[in-house]
Amino acid sequence: MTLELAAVMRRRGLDVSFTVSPGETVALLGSNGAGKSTVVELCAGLLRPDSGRATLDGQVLFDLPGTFLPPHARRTVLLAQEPLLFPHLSVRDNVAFGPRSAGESRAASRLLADEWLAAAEVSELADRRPAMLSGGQAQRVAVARALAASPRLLLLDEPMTALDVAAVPAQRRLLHRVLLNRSVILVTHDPLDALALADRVIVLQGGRIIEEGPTRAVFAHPQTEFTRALTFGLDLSAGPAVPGGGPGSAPIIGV
Ligand SMILES: Nc1ncnc2c1ncn2[C@@H]1O[C@H](COP(=O)(O)OP(=O)(O)OP(=O)(O)O)[C@@H](O)[C@H]1O
Repeated sequence: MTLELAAVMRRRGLDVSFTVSPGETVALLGSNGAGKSTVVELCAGLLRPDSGRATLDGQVLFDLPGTFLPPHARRTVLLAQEPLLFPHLSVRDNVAFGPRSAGESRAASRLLADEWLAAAEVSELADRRPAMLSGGQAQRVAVARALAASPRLLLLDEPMTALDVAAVPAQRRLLHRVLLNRSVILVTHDPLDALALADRVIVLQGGRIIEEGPTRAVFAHPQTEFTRALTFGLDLSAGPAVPGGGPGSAPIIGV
């Protein structure tokens, strides 16, 4: 799915324009307050820009002033730092919720849920309540729930931040596997996430795009102080550590 977005949101100091191609993962990088979360919330329909236009595979998400598609009609899914699972539902029913809401039968939704739980390697947790999960397990379930909803655009807002440092590599590996060939925007502070998962990076500062390009190229030849500092000491010459190579066979440390 192709996302084409141009948006101005004055009270957040944001003015951006970019595209996400079909099957492409784009990482949004930038310091605190740069506008990363604002961009994904605009895509998800949680915020309304002052002006601009966005389309997802030709369907207008917003074209202001005038058209503004509500979040539930966008088929975008936002996966935030905290998994935000429904506490009163089992893990399986949490994952089945998306397809069920989209009109699938109860049986078909549960079958789909079981498939995604297997893909996220958490099948054994299907009957638990979210309160009985570790942070890493809950994030895996949240990934399964997000994908079971068959989003046209997946929005990940710092999906590793709340995790114990020991759980991060496994989560990164899971995301690497399930994000392949999807259209994704990934907000991250971690250059390793960008290298492992993103085909392209967009660097934001003060609500503007200050640098963008293929992840490896941008990191190898940073044009801004922010990116130079972010990638300082990163070993870009090492071979790929993600089986089969990452997007563009990005060499990764510690994946
Ligand atoms: N709820 C809010 N109400 C008003 N202004 C906000 C709100 N959230 C963020 N802002 C402002 O909007 C701008 C962009 O913030 P945003 O949260 O998008 O940045 P970010 O790059 O995601 O930052 P971080 O890395 O700290 O999460 C900042 O100036 C911030 O102060």
